[in-house]
Amino acid sequence: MPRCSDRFPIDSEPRASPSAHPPIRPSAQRNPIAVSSSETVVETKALTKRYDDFTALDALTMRVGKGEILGFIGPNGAGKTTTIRILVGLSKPTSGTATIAGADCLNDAHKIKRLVGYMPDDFGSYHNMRVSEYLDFFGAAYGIGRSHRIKRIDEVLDITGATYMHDLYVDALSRGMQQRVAIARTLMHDPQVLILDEPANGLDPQARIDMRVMLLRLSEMGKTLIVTSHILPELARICNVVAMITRGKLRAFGTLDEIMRDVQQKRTFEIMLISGDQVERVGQTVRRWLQEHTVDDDDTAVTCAQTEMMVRFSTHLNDREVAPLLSHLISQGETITQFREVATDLEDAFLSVANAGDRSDGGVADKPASSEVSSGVSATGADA
Ligand SMILES: Nc1ncnc2c1ncn2[C@@H]1O[C@H](COP(=O)(O)OP(=O)(O)OP(=O)(O)O)[C@@H](O)[C@H]1O
Repeated sequence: MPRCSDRFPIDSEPRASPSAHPPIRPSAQRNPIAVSSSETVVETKALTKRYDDFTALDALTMRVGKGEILGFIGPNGAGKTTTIRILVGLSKPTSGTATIAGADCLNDAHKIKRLVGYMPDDFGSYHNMRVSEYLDFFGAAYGIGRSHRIKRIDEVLDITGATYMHDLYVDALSRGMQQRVAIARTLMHDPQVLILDEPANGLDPQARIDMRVMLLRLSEMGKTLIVTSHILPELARICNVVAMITRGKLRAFGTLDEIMRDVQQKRTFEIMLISGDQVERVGQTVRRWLQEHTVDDDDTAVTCAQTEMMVRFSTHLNDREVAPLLSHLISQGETITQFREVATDLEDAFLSVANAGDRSDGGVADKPASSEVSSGVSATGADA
């Protein structure tokens, strides 16, 4: 499983400074209320969206403050796009409210359009259009006058480090260049809030670093950012606040440090095996052993990785308490190559929170959102 620190040396680049948030536990608690301490810009209250009998978004309550970068994390189908579509006025909630700078996302569509810049995942197709013409087109759509548009195009290209692209054709841009131009486009009408869907998707490592620097700069300018991403270490580098959502419910909210601190109350162990054939069997044995030796239901989550010949579990047990598990496995005739504690990172935190939330729903654990999240790990036993 990739680790944050494997890919991006700590302190080699600017990071978002965490703002003070009351810690909200990433536990099985149903729909924690997410509160930000700085001036509220984005706020949802019990936001719910149903499609017939299916609840895509379930009483989402959260606040995001001025200048904050919210990392909005969730697996496929969690409800991120549903939330975003409501925030930008493209979808009507079944119940609850969403406001941006006090404007109601449902009833103040005109104000919302001025307040929000939305960058969807898909850049779209624009033939025979230069970057300046592309930005001019969107500026006009926002009702910006011609002379102001010309000035503004230069400003947004400067902010996004894309001045040299002014005369290039849009359809000849690389993915990284397109993403810069797409952000420039969202800035044309100088919105307070930027909602960016997977801005780092498809970018090479250097372009990702450039993207991070750019998003941090926008935050320093006082913009409030909501950023979705499946690349969790990417978000860890830039977000002041993280919201984790699965099955339409908010499972955890807080600074990364707060979420990690809570998750780290449990320790994660990996059991490395000699053969992939052992994985399911050992997973079941570990699960049964944990059920017998712990009182906390949260302590019985076991994940198995067939290709990595690995079983992983998290527990509150201390060394003395967990050591007999190794003896037990050996007495069962299992060959163990390693039994070790592993450091917890954002991906583990996400999986831990998602699994705890799903168990509290009595449901099936969501599959991790991407190969980077899952790294071949799948839920097993009663978690599957
Ligand atoms: N128009 C619709 N009708 C019925 N169900 C829908 C509709 N739009 C979304 N859904 C369902 O709502 C759930 C949440 O979808 P949503 O697109 O918000 O997820 P997401 O977190 O953005 O996922 P992804 O990361 O794949 O984009 C999914 O189960 C989806 O199938």
